[in-house]
Amino acid sequence: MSQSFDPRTGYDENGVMAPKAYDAILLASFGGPEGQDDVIPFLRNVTKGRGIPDERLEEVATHYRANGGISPINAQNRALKAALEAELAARDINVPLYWGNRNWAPYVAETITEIHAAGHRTVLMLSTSAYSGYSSCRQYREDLGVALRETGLEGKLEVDKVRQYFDTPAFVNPFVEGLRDSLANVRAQLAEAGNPDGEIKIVFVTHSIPTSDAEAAGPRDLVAELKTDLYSTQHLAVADAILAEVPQAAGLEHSLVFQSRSGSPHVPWLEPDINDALAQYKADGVAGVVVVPIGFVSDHMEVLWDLDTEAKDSCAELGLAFHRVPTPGTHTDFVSGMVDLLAERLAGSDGNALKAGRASVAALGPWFDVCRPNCCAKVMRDGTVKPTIAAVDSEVGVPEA
Ligand SMILES: CC1=C(CCC(=O)O)c2cc3nc(cc4[nH]c(cc5[nH]c(cc1n2)c(C)c5CCC(=O)O)c(CCC(=O)O)c4C)C(CCC(=O)O)=C3C
Ligand SMILES: [Fe+2]
Repeated sequence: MSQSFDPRTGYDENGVMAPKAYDAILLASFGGPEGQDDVIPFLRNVTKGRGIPDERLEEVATHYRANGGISPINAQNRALKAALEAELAARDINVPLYWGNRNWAPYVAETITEIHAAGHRTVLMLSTSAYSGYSSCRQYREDLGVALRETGLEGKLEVDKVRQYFDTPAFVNPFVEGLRDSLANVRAQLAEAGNPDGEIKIVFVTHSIPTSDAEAAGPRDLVAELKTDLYSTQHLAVADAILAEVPQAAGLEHSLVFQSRSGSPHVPWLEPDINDALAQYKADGVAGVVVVPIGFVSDHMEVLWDLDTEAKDSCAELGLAFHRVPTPGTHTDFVSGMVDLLAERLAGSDGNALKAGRASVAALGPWFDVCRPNCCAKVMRDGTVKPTIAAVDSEVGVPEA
């Protein structure tokens, strides 16, 4: 790790940022509705300016309606916040943790107002999203850029963020454990059905995104060297890192597929869709699948509906055995690894990071603390570019690298 931090910007040529004495931590997430009356306003927030057809919104509303209008994501974030606070306290890291969302209360703008009012001036953000990409990374940076502008806190409150963490053992380990358990589960289902040697396929799945967003993901110079887009490449790296730790998976086929496509049917998104892929596997002679939802950090609505309801139903209709691996949630490895991620950026009394880990289990990592110019950029439909944080091009007066 290079330690030649530019005294003007605070980071080095690899986008590694010098530890700082942050006085607050912000857990940033997506947010979700808490009752039937919230469902439509929430969906309007999510899709503002994005050209998602009304029929799609009505369809997605039924997923929430079936669960009392409540998304599980807020309760999951409250649990994650409590677990992170306990781990910070156990390590004597006395930095308060706040929570703010993109699409539902507590909104990021409210939370940063509260942080500033409490006297804090330097904030380190951790989001509930592990990969690069517009929806996964840049949009969280924009949420802060826009909120700082809206609240008049630009220049008064400094917000940095920890690196994307798809490649960390913290994120990968819970899936390793889950894959072992799910393989045993599907093997037992097949034995029960009188087909003990039936073929099992390991299906890694993530959120589909527009192919244009996938192609725009990541720093330009790095992307130019890849075989496929960076979003897919990072997911493939995670799949490999998981498989490397699961000897029971040796000899089994695996794939990367996509879920939860929305948008206009004329706009290309990453494929294949999981349900189409499952039908193909059946035709190929597969007897059962283990679904590994590596795109997500918790078992929220996209997991409970699109996988545990729809994909599971597809399997039932096709006659495929099915089991889904849990997401990291509040797994102890995930929680302590997220605190490692914060700690590598928090300066102790000696000015050094509390724990200079920068752990990574993939050749692609560790990821940048500070994003390169135009990383994951998306020009809005009205032609504007939103303000961001934690990027080379979000800092006035810093020349492009
Ligand atoms: C990459 C990615 C993640 C992973 C990264 C991360 O975790 O942030 C993610 C997470 C989530 N997506 C979620 C929900 C929704 N996403 C939508 C729409 C969209 N997602 C997109 C991408 C992603 N989404 C995209 C490109 C769109 C099209 C519109 C747009 O460009 O914005 C819509 C609109 C209706 C629809 O079309 O489905 C909904 C309701 C929830 C909450 C679940 C709950 O409530 O429990 C979560 C965690
Ligand atoms: Fe989404």
